[in-house]
Order: sequence, then structure tokens, then C-alpha cells
Amino acid sequence: MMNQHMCSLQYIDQSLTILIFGWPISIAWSIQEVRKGGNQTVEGTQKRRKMEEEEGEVANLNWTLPVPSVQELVRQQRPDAVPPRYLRDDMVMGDRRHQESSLGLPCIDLGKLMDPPSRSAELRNLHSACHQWGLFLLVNHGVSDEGMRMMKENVQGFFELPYCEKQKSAQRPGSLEGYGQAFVTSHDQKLEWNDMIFLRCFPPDARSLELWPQNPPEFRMALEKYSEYMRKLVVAVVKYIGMALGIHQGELDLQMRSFGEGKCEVRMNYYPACPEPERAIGLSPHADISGITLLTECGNIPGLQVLSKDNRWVTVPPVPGSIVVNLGQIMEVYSNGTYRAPDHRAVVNEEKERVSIATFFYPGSSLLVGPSPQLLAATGLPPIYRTLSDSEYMQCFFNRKLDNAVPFIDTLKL
Ligand SMILES: O=C(O)CCC(=O)C(=O)O
Ligand SMILES: [Fe+2]
Repeated sequence: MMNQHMCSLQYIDQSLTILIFGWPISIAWSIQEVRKGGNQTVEGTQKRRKMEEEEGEVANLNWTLPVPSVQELVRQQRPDAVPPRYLRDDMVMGDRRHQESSLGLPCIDLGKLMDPPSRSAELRNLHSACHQWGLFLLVNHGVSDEGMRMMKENVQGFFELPYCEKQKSAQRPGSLEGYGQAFVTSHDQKLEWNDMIFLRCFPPDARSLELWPQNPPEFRMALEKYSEYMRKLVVAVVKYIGMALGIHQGELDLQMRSFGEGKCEVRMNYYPACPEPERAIGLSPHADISGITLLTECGNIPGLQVLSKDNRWVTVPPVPGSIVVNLGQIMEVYSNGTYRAPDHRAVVNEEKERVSIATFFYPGSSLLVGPSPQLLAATGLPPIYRTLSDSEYMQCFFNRKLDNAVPFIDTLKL
């Protein structure tokens, strides 16, 4: 089913702007998804994993080569130049000249969306944000300050732990879940200036609790609460994005319910300070294959950049109290191309490490991945994209041809 060659090609071809991280995870996920009887206890997940190993499925996905932690590299060696394996002069230098300030990036107020007198004006802003950028800052989102603070502190606290402690949550062979780096499939592959811990949160039986850190002691509780807050928030975000698109009643309810029941995966990123930030990349350009991604900055260090419609890299400023909403490709398909799943990337800096939390949401299997029927009926426009089940969507993602630079979403076009 899996093909190593395919993975490495996909990864090293920087001209492809796809979700570098999310797709193999989703493959691993789809295998987990068909497992019956998994439960969320440590024993349950271990048993499930053993079953997978016995059936040989994990071996097929065993394409992640362990690589050194960038944080440890910086901590121990204090390099004054970027080591060759991280040098990305090919992609960074040219692009950096086109970086722009954040002027013009949309900011949406959830409070205004919820309040009938201000709703229609804010829905117009939301429509324009999704159409022009596919990314916006969300303020007044209603997530408790305490929940946000706890999560940020615990994520930062986790990365500050000694390496051997973090290794207790290390990725296991055949899976990207856990502490490590984005997948690496060849020894000469260029690496990103990033360490991460990736954990599945919903549905609850998808959790690999043995990988959930027990240190800091409140980490698990913080993640559990945070993912629950984010899940509630994404349902509201989906509702208003649907309304901005002109969706109503039955289909809107279905869309909201589907996101409420769907997959939620959290990737916590650590980007150490870099001696030559112009020559390395924190996270390569990609568009998320999720439905919606909610991104939280743990400090006020900028690093996220989004590609504008006219191909400029624009820095997304860390605004205290805000959450970045980033549309994934499922939403671009759903909107029949009206809304964008923008390419984005993370750059690094010389002064200070940066920590971010990306939470990916996928609609549940009750909803097909395809253009909205209501939208098609209302506009009278033909569908641009095919309609697929969620598992077919993922199959298309990893089965697509990699011998040309066609973006993944274009392979779904009719
Ligand atoms: O760190 C960031 O700001 C970007 C994270 C991201 O795009 C991802 O994890 O998919
Ligand atoms: Fe992303």
C-alpha cells in the first residue's frame, strides 16, 4: 500500500506545495481507523499496535528515519552556522526578498458574528478573508484565557525538559505520532529546523495515550481541555464560514455536526533559534489537507508566513489573545474553489526559539468531501472537484502521481 520512494519524492520536491506533515499521518490514521475495538487505555493502544505489527501494517509505514533533535543540536553544539543537512538556500533566499509585513491580513471577531446586529457585516468580512487569504486572525473567540495559558505553558514546559524525558514520548517505528521530527525517508534528505510532538485527540479511541507526556504533570489535562475547547470553537467557525458561503439549515447543521465528530490532531512545534535563519526553514511551504486548522502562538515571536494571492510571503503577526484560522484543502473543495487553502510556511530567527500549536480538524465520515450541494444549486455553477468519501480523499492523496508538480488539490478536479 505504501511506497517509500513515493514518500521521499513527495517530500523533497519543494515545488509541490502540499501538507508535508499531515499526509503520512493521515495514512497511519486511516489504518488505525479501520481497527475495531480499540480503546483509549494504554493497554488498549498497546494491544492495537501489537495487532498492527503482527499484521505487518506498521512495517509498511516504517519510513520515518530517526534524526537528531534540532533543539539538542543547538543546545549541545551551539553552532555558528547551519549544518549542511539543514541548508535550504534553494528555497529560502529567493523567497525572503518577497516577504511583506502583515498589513492587510484579515482579523475576524467571533463576538460580532454571534451578535445578530453585527453579524451580516462580519460575515462579509469573513467571506472576503476566506476568499482572498484562506487565513485570518480570530479574536473574541471565547476560549478561556486559563485554558490557553495552561496549554501554552505545558507545551513550552515539555520542550524545556531534558531530552531523555521527552524521549519517553518518542515516535515509534511506523508512526509519526509522538515526539520527533516530520518524517524523513532518506539519509540525504534536507531537514527542517523544527522538533515537534504530534498527538491525536479525537475521536478519543484514536488516542495513543502511551505517547502523551506525563511530564509536565498537567500536560495531559491541558491537552485534553485545550482540544475540547478547540473542537467547540471549530464547530462555530465552520458554522460561520458556511453562512459566509451561503449555506443554510440542513447542510449547515450536517457540516457542524460532522466537524464536531471528526478527527482532531494536534501538532506542537518547537523552532530553536537559528544561527543563519536565512539559510534554513522551520516548516516548508505547504497547504493543509485538513478541513480547518486552528493555530496558536505560544509567545510573541513571528514565524508563520502565508502566501498571498499574488505570491508574496506575508508574515502573520502573533497577536496576543488571537487564534489563527487556516482553511485546509477540504474547505477549498467544499467551497468549490471560492475559498482558499493557502500555502504557508514557518521561518526561523536568530534570537529566540518559537513554539506553536497547530490543531487539525477533519469532518467525520458522515460528510463526503466534495463541493457543497447547496452552493452548487444556488450558484448554478458546475462542480470543479469530485466528491469522495473521507477515506477515498486520503487514498487519492497518497496514491497520486508524483512525477509532476501538480498540487494535490488539482488532482481532485473534474
Ligand atoms: O508553526 C507554524 O506557525 C506553522 C505550523 C503549521 O503550518 C503546521 O503545523 O501545519
Ligand atoms: Fe500547516
